[in-house]
Amino acid sequence: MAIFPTQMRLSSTLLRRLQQRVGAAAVNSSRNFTTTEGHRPTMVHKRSLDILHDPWFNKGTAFSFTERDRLHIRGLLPPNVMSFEQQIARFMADLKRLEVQARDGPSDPYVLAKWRILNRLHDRNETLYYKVLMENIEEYAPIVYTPTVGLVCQKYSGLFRRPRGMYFSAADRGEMMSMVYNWPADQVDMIVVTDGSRILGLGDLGVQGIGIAIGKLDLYVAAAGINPQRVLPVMIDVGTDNENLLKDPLYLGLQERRLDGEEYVEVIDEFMEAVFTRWPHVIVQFEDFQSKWAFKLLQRYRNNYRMFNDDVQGTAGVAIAGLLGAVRAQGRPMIDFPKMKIVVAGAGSAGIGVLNAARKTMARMLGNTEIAFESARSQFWVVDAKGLITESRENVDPDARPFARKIKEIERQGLREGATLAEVVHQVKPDVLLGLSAVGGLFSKEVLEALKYSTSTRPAIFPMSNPTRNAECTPEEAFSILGDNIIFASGSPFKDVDLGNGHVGHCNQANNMFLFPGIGLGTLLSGSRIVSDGMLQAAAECLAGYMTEEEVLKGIIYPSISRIRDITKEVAAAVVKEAIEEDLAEGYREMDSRELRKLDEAQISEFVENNMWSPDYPTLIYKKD
Ligand SMILES: NC(=O)C1=CN([C@@H]2O[C@H](COP(=O)(O)OP(=O)(O)OC[C@H]3O[C@@H](n4cnc5c(N)ncnc54)[C@H](O)[C@@H]3O)[C@@H](O)[C@H]2O)C=CC1
Ligand SMILES: CC(=O)C(=O)O
Ligand SMILES: [Mg+2]
Repeated sequence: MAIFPTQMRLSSTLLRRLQQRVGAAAVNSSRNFTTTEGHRPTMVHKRSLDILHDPWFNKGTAFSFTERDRLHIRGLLPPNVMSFEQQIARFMADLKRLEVQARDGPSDPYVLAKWRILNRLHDRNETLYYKVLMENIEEYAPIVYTPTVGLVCQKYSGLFRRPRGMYFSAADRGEMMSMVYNWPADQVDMIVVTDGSRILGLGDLGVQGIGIAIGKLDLYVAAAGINPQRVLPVMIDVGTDNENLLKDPLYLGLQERRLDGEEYVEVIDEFMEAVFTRWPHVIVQFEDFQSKWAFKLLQRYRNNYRMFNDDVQGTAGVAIAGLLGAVRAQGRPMIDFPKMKIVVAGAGSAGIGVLNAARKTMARMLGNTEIAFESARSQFWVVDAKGLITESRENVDPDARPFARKIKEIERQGLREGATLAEVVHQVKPDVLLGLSAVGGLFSKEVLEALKYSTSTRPAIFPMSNPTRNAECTPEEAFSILGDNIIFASGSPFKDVDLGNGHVGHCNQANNMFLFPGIGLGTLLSGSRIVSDGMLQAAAECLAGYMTEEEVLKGIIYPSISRIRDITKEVAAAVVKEAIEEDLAEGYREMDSRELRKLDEAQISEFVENNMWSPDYPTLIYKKD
C-alpha cells in the first residue's frame, strides 16, 4: 500500500493490523457520514525531538516501542510505555495536589496554579489536555473559562510563556495578508478574535485579552469536537485605553491609545480579508469587543462573511432559552412569554442583544405583525448607568433607543427618566430581573427586597455578568432574601445553595457557552456561507426545549456543564437543519449540499456526531516531505 513507505520497519502483524484499520475506516466513512479520523494512521513529516515538541502529535510516554523506532524517538523518553489512562492518572495526581486545602469557587487560592498546570499540559500534549478537560469539565471549565480566565487575562504579562494563536497589531497594517501564511495549519475551521477592549466585565485589557479567545476555543474543542489542530485564537492589538497597561513596563502589547474611527475599521477589514483569503471556509467568532464596535462590525460583516458576535447573538439565544424556561418553571406554557415583565440592567452589547432577541421572540409569538412588535416593546424596562432609559434621555445610544420608555407611560407607573433600579423594580414588580451590567452587587438588598413584590408566582433572577465578582448578586443573597420559590441563573458558575430546610436552591449557569460551540459546529458542517437569524433562532429554541418538564419545575432551566457535549451536538444539528431549510447549506467535505438535503433528522444528528473530534491517539506514520 502506497501509504506505508517500504523503508519503514513495521512488523508484518502491525502492518496487517494497520491495513485492516484503514480498510475499516474507509468502509465506515462512506456508510456513516464520517471521517473516522481517530482510526486512520496519521502521516507526520517530523521525527525525533520535533515530534516530542509538537503538542499536536506528541503522546509523551504513551509512544509505543514500534512508534519510537519509526519516529526516531527511542531513547528520548523514559522506557516505561504508559497507557492513556495511566498518563491521565499521573497528571491528575499532580493537579489534585493543590486541592488538599483549596476552597471552592472564586475564593480558591489555587486557581491560577491549576491554570498553569493545565496550560503547561496544553503546550506539550494537546490530546491529553483535552482528554483531561473533557473528563473533568465541571471542575476545570471554571479554570480555563469564566471565572478564572478573567484573572488569567488580567495577569497575562506575568503568566505568558509560550505564544498561542496569532497577534495582529496596528503596526502590521498592510502586512496581514502575508502574515496569515505564518500560521502552520493549512486548514482552520474556527477563529475566535478579540480586540481586548471589553474582556468579560473587566474592561479594556488590551493584548492580554488573547486569554479569552483561547478559553472560548477550549470549549469549541471540548464541547463541539472541533479539531484542535484547526482552531486559531486571534488578538487584534489596536492599542489600549487602560491607563495602568499604558504605563506597565511588563505589558506585552502596543503601548499607545486605541485606534478609532476609520483607522480602526480598516485594521479589522484587513484582518477579515486576510483570514478569509487563506481559509475561505473558516468561521470567525467576534468576542468581547466593546459595545461601540460590536454592533457596527456585526452589521458590516454578517452578510458577507461566515461570522457572528458571541456577546450579542450567543448571549441573546442563551437568555431567550432561560426566559422561556422561567415561564415553564411557573407551570405556564411557553406561549405566555409575551406577558412577562422584564427589567434589564445593562444596555451594552450583551443587554441590547438580549432585548432585541426577546422582543422579536415575543412578537413572533403574537403573530409577527408590526403591532405585535410594538406591543412587545412595552414588556421591557431598561436601566443603565444613568438609570431608567426613557425618551427624554439626551444622547441615548441608538441601539438602546427602541427600548426607551415613553414618558407618559412611565409617569403612570410612578417612574421617571433616570429612576434607580430599586425604584423600577419596586414599581414594575417584574417577572424577571436580568443583569448584564458588569457591576458586581448591583442587585443589592434593596433591589432584591423590592422584587418580593413581583407579580410572578416564581420570579426569575439572572445576574449574568462575568466573572464571579461582577455578578449582580450571589445565589445566597437571592435565596436568603426571596426564599426558595425563585429561578436563579448566573453567568459564572455558583454552587447550589443549601437552604437549610432540606431544600436546595438550584444555581443555573446562563452562559453563552451553551450555544456558541453548537452555532460554530452547525455552521461548519452545514457549509452555510453566513450565520443567519434563523440558524441562531434554531439554536436558541433547541436549548430552550432541552430540559425536561420535571427538571424545569425543579428550577433547573439550563443543563449542567457536564452535558455540554450533548447539548452542543443537538444545537449543531438544529443549526444544520435550519441551514438546509433556508437553502444556505453548501455542504461539508464529502457531504455536499445534495447529500445534506437527503438526510432526515436522525441522520443529521449522526452526521454531526461522527464529525466531532475526540481525544484519542492516532497511530503515527513518518512520511518524508
Ligand atoms: N452570561 C453570559 O453569557 C454573558 C455575559 N456577559 C457579561 O455582560 C456584562 C456586560 O457586557 P457588555 O454588554 O458587553 O458591556 P458594556 O460595558 O457594553 O455594557 C454595560 C452596560 O451596563 C450599564 N451599567 C453600568 N453601570 C450600571 C449600573 N450601576 N446600573 C445599571 N446599568 C449599569 C452600562 O451603562 C452599559 O449599558 C459583562 O460583565 C459580560 O461579562 C456578556 C456576554 C455573555
Ligand atoms: C461569557 C461571555 O462571553 C462574556 O462574559 O463576555
Ligand atoms: Mg464574551
